[in-house]
This record gives sequence, C-alpha cells and structure tokens, in this order.
Amino acid sequence: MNSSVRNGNSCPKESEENGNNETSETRYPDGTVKLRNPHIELMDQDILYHIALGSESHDLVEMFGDVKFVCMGGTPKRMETFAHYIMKEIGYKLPTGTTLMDISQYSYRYSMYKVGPVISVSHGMGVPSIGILLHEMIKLMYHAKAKDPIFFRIGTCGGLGLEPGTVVISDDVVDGLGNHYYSVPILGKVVKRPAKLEKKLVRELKALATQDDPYDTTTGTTMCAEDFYEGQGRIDGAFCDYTEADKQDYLENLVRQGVKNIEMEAVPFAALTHQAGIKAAIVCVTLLNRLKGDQVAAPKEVMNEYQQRPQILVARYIKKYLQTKGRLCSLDGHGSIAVKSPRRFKLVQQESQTFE
Ligand SMILES: O=P(O)(O)O[C@H]1O[C@H](CO)[C@@H](O)[C@H]1O
Ligand SMILES: O=c1cc[nH]c(=O)[nH]1
Repeated sequence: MNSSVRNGNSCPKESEENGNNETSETRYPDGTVKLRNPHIELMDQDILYHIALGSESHDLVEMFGDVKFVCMGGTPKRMETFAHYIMKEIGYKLPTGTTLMDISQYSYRYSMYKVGPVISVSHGMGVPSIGILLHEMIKLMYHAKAKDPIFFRIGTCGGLGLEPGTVVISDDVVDGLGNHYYSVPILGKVVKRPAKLEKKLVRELKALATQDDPYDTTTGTTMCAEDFYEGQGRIDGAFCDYTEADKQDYLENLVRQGVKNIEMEAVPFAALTHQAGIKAAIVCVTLLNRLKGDQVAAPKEVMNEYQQRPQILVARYIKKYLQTKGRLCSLDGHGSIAVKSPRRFKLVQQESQTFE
C-alpha cells in the first residue's frame, strides 16, 4: 500500500486562515490530491460509475491530469453553457471540426465537459446527488494526479432580503438545524464532518466583483436545506402545517443569524472538499427574495441572465489565475476520452493539450 495513504478516519489538523485541512495530510508535496481511503489503492480498478469513467478503462492522467478547476452546478444545460462560455473567456481552441462532448453522457446521470484546465459538471439537486458526484470527482482528481485543483459550485438559490439577481459568495454554511457540519449516517452511526470554506478564496472572489456590474455581489452564510418546499419554509408545497406568520418568523430569524441565501448542496460541498483538502467556493445567484414570496416566477430569459452572473465571477477568477501563471494563450486542444485497453492506449477523440 502507498505509505502516504492514511487511515480515512484520522482527524486532520485545522489551519485557521483558510479553513482547510493541514495540507501535508491531504496533499502530496507536488500538490496532487491524497485519497484518505486505503482501500482504493488495493483495488484492481476504480469504477467511477456515475460519471462513466474508470481508473483502468480510461487513461485518467492523460485525460484530466491538467485540471485546475472543477466547476459544478445543478443542471446539465447550465454546465454545458458554462463550458462554452469559459472556452471563449480563456481563449481555448477546439481542433477544427470538433465540438465539446459530454464525457459522462453514457452514465445518464451527470453531464461533464472539459475545456483545457476546466471541468464543468452538473451535480443534480440536493445533498445525496452532489455527495455522490463529489466522491467521484475527488477520486477523479486523485487518479488523474491533478495538482491543487479548486472546486466551485455555480448555483441558484433563494435570497433573504436581497434583490433578485444578487450574487452571494458563501463565507459560511449551515444545515437546516443551524449545524456547521455535514451529518452522514455511516455504519449505523452519525459521522459529522466540518463544513468549512476557504476565507481567502471568498475575499479573492469578492474582489473580482466590479462597480460596473449591474447587480450586487455579497458574502454571507448559506443555509443548505434538505428540500425545496417545507425544508425551506415554503408554504406552496404539496403539504404545509404552519402559517405564513410562522414562516416569516423563521426566515427573519435566519436573517438575524447572518443567513443570506438558501439552497440545497452547500453543506456536503463544503464538507467533502474540506475533508479532501481541496480549495472550494460557492457562488449562487438569488432567483427571488424569500421574504417576499415562495414561487419562482421570473421569466425564463431573466432567469437565464441571472444564472450567468455566478459564471461571470468564477470565469474572472479562472482567467486571472491563468493570466498570473502565464497560461492563458497556450491553450489548445480538446477534452478527449482516452480509453485504456489492457495492452495499449487508444485515443477515441483526437487531442492536443499544450496546457502545463
Ligand atoms: O440551481 P442549482 O445549482 O441546482 O441550485 C439550487 O436549485 C435547486 C432547486 O431548485 C437546488 O439544487 C438548489 O441548490
Ligand atoms: O428558493 C430557491 C431557489 C433556488 N434554489 C433553492 O434551493 N431555493
């Protein structure tokens, strides 16, 4: 067994500033992700079932070794749009006659695109769905030997006292009971994993919002609900045993506690990336002000424009990062699928990667 793979239950030391696990616990010296599960090393092959990839069936180092950013959001359409948008923003060129492809299309679960150093992947709705994807994306980063990847969630949410269309960068996350950890029943016991986000990354993202943006960008606590309706205090679900006044009291109490928005994935996203020692941030746009109503009634075009706002902020971060590293102009090629056969590698789709 690889000597640096530790007991998955070992308790990491905490770093005050970035809220991340001590890097020596979670990274190799070259920045690649350590997997805190000793069993994976012993397996003949690791099948990443829900993203339709495998550690032996695919050459994951060849396909994903250059990944720096993993961007995720609820819907396949948003993440396809983001893939095209980021391609334009970072000046990434596809080989003539090729188009972006959904790498995970045959999983029929999630959709995933790769644009140079950026992965854009859908996570579905809610805690279990993003939890499964995070396990597989973290393992993918490990198998691919990707160095210091950063994860972003680009989402939508309900705002509390904010103008619809406001961008919220989460600086803290709580569940529906106000807990700052992800509770997972494992082997019949509840395991609590701290849900923490990198404060420095929050500040860096906030600094990329400009006065010229025709909307506000703010930071605050995000509440992660287990449900869209009763779990978020809505009165328009199929069931409701409380009054409008009860709901209003509840939401106003959340505001007093610093909660700016409500969505459905923040806690596992923060907890599992933290557990893996991966820098991560959550950027969501508010579709409505929950203090004023429950129904998401904005027209489709308005909603589509709102959904671009977190993408714009994250794209600014990615561009700035690549500019700083002097890598913006050297991008060329295509996220291809490299299938490993027992004796030789076969490139299913032609690729020329000059990043890194
Ligand atoms: O738009 P996404 O990213 O899916 O985020 C929000 O929207 C969904 C509910 O409509 C939940 O997944 C919630 O977290
Ligand atoms: O109110 C909302 C809007 C989007 N997503 C949520 O989870 N809640």
